[in-house]
Amino acid sequence: MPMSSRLPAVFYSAAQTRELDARLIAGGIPGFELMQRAATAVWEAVLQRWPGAARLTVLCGTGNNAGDGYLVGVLAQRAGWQVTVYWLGAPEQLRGDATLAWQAARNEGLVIKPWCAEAELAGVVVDALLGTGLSGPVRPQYAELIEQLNRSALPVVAVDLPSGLDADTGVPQGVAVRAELTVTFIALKPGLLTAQGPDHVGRLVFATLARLPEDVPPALGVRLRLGDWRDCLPARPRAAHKGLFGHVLLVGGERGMGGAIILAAQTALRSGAGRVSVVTRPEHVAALLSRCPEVMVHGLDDPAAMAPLLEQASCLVIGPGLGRSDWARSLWRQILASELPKVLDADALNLLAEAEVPGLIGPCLLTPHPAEAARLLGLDTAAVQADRLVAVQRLAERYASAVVLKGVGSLIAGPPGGERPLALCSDGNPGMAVAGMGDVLSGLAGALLAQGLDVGDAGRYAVLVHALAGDQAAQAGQRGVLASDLIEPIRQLLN
Ligand SMILES: NC(=O)C1=CN([C@@H]2O[C@H](COP(=O)(O)OP(=O)(O)OC[C@H]3O[C@@H](n4cnc5c(N)ncnc54)[C@H](O)[C@@H]3O)[C@@H](O)[C@H]2O)[C@@H](O)CC1
Ligand SMILES: [K+]
Repeated sequence: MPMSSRLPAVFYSAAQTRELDARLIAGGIPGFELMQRAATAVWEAVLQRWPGAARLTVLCGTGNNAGDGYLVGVLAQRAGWQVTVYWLGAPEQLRGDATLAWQAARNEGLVIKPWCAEAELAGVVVDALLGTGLSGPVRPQYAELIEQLNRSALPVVAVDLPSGLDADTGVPQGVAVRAELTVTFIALKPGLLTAQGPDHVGRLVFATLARLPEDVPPALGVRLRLGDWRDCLPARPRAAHKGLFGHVLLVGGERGMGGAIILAAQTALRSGAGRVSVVTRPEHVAALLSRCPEVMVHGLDDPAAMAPLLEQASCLVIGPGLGRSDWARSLWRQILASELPKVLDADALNLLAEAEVPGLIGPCLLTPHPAEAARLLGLDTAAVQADRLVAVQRLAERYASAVVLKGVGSLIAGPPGGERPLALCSDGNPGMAVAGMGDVLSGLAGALLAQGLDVGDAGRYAVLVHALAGDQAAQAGQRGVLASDLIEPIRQLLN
């Protein structure tokens, strides 16, 4: 059985993971055996990452996470490493398998001491304080130790998850360990991949521990993977003509914001749309044409002149550089009255948040970042980030649309009524936190709509391709990546 493998395609909540655990045990694998496998996976990961460290400090709490920690200590000591275990709470609080693990550590002659503020942390630190059993804010003594550990700059391997991190939301419950490496077991938990999770997790290793039973509870969602999207775009027959690949009309680019619509239009062209039209301010026509002469560009100061263009399009994108002027509002109202599939981004979302009736016509894809999502939900940004999984699903319900909630671990939900599970994108990198990235995403999503994907698939596939293109663009370094650097990798990925 492989002890560790690539990240799985689905993720489960902490409660579901406990259920999976219980089913494995009911299915005949003793809990202590699982604990030993967990410890072995952590130890192998430590050896691979820090082969010559020779010194290990293990920090144990009072649950089964601590049990894993004690057994890692045993393996390290057997390998000749100098091991010290510090515990919080009291070993008497241990139960069941964790007690067995503690006894195994004592029998092995490990140095096991209660933690105090003067305790010396050294070598590689194993964080086995809190796992999926965390409930409520981290208690003061734990918080003190976690803060000492984070200040120490020692290399930390987190057992199952960084202590203090909420496995479901990716939000620290007061404080959370910042690990260099996390070895997680049995199931992938969404909090490892979204919100603040990735900043605490470091490199993520997954260890299956055992083959899951057939009748597992349904996963909370899926992780987006490129291999699942092969052939989702129509083949291009030899006798193809541009009419087969749709006509996307992009609307935006208020005065002073022409770059956004240029980026979106250029990406739509490079993403395979048959035809691309743009409605923007006349000031931007020359710049747009000089950058991409393939675009049919309409410089309109009079929004009413857009009506005949809507007749010719097969899908719409509104938002890049749109602004909120009367010009923008008038264009926005016309787009929202159209039944064509559409992408709403940036100020198109802010206008939607201000609108009294949220009713949308036709299939819609909304692509908010957390602040836009907060406006749409009437919350503040912190409330959205406190539970991104809930926020994206509420938005999808509220607007009866497919929704991309941007930010690390982008989430895609909806449209409601479809069978598609919640999706999470674990690719991408902080180099993408620059202006223009959203415009590229909306242009890409628009081109996918033009080629026949529905709003749900367009959202999912666009987010994945955008993230992978961002990773390619960041190969030369995350600082200084331009949104336009993604366009060529997007083209490669789509082909
Ligand atoms: N057989 C099993 O159940 C397996 C469990 N595994 C490990 O067990 C972990 C889950 O174990 P548990 O359910 O015992 O839970 P944990 O070990 O995560 O934590 C529970 C303990 O932490 C304390 N605690 C809870 N919230 C706290 C807070 N806010 N501040 C301070 N202390 C708090 C509780 O009083 C309890 O003693 C997993 O994360 C994984 O590491 C693995 O060994 C695989 C097998
Ligand atoms: K932990």
